[in-house]
Amino acid sequence: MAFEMSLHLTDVTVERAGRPVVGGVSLTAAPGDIVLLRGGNGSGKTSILRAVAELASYEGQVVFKRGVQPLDPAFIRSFETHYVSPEGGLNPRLTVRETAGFEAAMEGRDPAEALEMLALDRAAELRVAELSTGQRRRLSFLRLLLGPRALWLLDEPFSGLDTEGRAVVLALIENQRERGGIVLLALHEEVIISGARTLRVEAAA
Ligand SMILES: Nc1ncnc2c1ncn2[C@@H]1O[C@H](COP(=O)(O)OP(=O)(O)OP(=O)(O)O)[C@@H](O)[C@H]1O
Repeated sequence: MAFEMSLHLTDVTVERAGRPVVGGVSLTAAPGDIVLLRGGNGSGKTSILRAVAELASYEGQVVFKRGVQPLDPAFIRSFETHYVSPEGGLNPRLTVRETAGFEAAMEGRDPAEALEMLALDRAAELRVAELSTGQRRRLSFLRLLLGPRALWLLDEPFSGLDTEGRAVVLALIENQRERGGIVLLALHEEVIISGARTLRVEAAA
């Protein structure tokens, strides 16, 4: 396995706008683990992903380890984590080709194969603003293909995707698992991912 990192959440309570929105979450993910965070709208799935990425403030512990050795969380969050939000963090004014070129340059990779795998090669000259919802979603997965990282935090990765798009994402997740990577997914819909564990998320009382 390429990655040997584990992730440990202990009694994590996430705060948004100064109030706790989800509380007491504990979770251990070993290399190759896929964890589905499930719960209704507003239950706090996104908030947990954001806490792990340190994009939301929280109480409790989020620890990354190799074996028993704690790893530097700032390094892991910056260089070993991909966080893909539903908004995708894409610049609407850039074309698909420009977006891919920019992402690929950061990782020192060639984007052509990635665009083909995401079935975006024929949309390469369109601006992000001109893409369909599903095409935009596909483009947001580009960085998963370009730079291998130990931890993927995927927020509703299947929303807006057609059957083929879902199959691409499932294949990416399977590949990440085979490398020993960890995937945390926020999902409100029923998606079957073989071997995945489920953590039910409930809003703080
Ligand atoms: N930026 C924010 N500022 C204040 N409160 C927020 C913010 N973002 C989310 N919240 C609140 O945090 C709670 C949990 O939201 P969160 O987005 O984590 O839920 P979710 O389970 O991902 O929901 P969904 O399925 O609708 O995406 C909600 O009550 C929401 O109103």
